Amino acid sequence: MKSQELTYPMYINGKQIMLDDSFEVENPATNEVIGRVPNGTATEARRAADAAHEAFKTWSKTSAYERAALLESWHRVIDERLEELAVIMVKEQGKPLAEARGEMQYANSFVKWYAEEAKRIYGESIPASVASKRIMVQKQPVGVVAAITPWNFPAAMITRKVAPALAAGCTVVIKPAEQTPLTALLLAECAEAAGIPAGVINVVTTQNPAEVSDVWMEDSRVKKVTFTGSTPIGKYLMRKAADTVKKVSLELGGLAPFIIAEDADIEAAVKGVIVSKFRNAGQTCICANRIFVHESIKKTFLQAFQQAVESLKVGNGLEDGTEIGPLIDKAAVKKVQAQLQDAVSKGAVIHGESGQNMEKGYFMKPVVLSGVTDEMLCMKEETFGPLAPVTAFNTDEEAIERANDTPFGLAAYVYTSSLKKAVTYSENLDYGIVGVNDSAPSVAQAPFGGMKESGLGREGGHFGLEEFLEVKYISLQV
Ligand SMILES: NC(=O)c1ccc[n+]([C@@H]2O[C@H](COP(=O)([O-])OP(=O)(O)OC[C@H]3O[C@@H](n4cnc5c(N)ncnc54)[C@H](O)[C@@H]3O)[C@@H](O)[C@H]2O)c1
Ligand SMILES: O=CCCC(=O)O
Repeated sequence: MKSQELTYPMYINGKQIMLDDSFEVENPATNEVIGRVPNGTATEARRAADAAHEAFKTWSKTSAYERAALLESWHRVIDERLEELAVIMVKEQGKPLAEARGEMQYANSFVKWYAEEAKRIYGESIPASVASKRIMVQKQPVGVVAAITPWNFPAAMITRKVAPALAAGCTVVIKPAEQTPLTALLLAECAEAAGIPAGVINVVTTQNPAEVSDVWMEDSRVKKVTFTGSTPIGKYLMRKAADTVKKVSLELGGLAPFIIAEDADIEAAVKGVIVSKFRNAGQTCICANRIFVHESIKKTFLQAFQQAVESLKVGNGLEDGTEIGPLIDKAAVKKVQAQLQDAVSKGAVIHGESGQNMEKGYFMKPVVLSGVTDEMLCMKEETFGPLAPVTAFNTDEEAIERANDTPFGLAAYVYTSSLKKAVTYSENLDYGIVGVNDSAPSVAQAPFGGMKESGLGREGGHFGLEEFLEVKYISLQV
């Protein structure tokens, strides 16, 4: 079904670019086409890289104070247009409006934080071995950055990369996910309105991601790739980046364990797991994927958890009271259904109503499963949907071993009232992020990222800025 079909231009070198070839952006809640964007090719990818390379010559020479002021201004414009950005995000991505507003605030917090941090890119002075020498260490921007982002957080995954890149003095070429290009284009419009010069931020929309990214990966002027998305594509980009030895940051998939120890506050654990599991309908890289609950409290926990899940309202993100929106597309629904069928065929039990589709859109009702074993698909591969598998454990050692038995290592959670258990779990879980009695750890000032096949590097905080800086050692003979 088509309605209000507008074409939104892509943004290269401060210019709005339209192409004859374009593709549709669909609302996953209604299946309506909400707009079209140009289907960029290798030609636009090259134009964008040319523009970013040219702009780098001047942007990298601006003072940290100038860059900070422009980032502050971008922050102000985004803040003024926050509601518009949140609504477009709901329409193309599906998350409930309250969550979209929350994502916009979260996204903008990176712009603010890095506006401030731009002024704190300090070097070092190191005592030399002889009196006639001085050793100085300076930080310099790496150069042009390629940023490739996913659909699940259409704004935050962009600002978490672009704000530190700009603060460091880098310029960027961005390829947003094909499902959610509109939020990205609106962010670029805000950057232009904020006075960020032409060529510093460029956005190429495309339905052929490899065609665009291959151009950037092969371009030796592009010095860094920063990617958020699935582990297989991350590995592909890492291999591609090797030929020109680019710096690489990867924020990849997760399989988060959510461990509820025998001494946990069950009410707090239920609240925590609801927030963690069902944020963005379960389509968050740090979503609880595997819920481990101590055998002694399993029955009480399951009862309270099921009751809380049943009260969650599924619907269009623009409707009042919606807590769970649609999944992004049909393939996402199929993946969750396949995991559900696999688990049930291997003996798992569904609690409450199972996850049927609605008439229109890619909806799934949240499902709780018990009697889950580690051999089931939902315990081995990222679900990215509202399926909550619960399994029991008997000792902390067992929970840690099973939680770590995966190639992923992004986020893990543990609920306990014992300080000793909190320390044991947080020190022994092989994860980049551990939430102890906390199911919402993401903030702009903290290092976000994964161990093992969940990624390389960190985003957020001063760690996130270092990813865009080269270290230069100057040895001065006086
Ligand atoms: N670790 C994190 O911070 C984090 C954050 C958000 C999402 N994720 C992960 O992202 C995944 C979901 O996102 P997705 O389905 O959009 O992932 P995806 O890997 O399919 O797509 C991510 C981006 O890569 C692009 N892409 C796809 N194929 C490509 C190719 N051959 N060459 C270059 N680019 C290509 C897509 O167009 C999109 O822009 C999940 O695994 C999730 O865990 C991780
Ligand atoms: O999906 C991954 C990003 C979510 C977050 O930043 O909390």
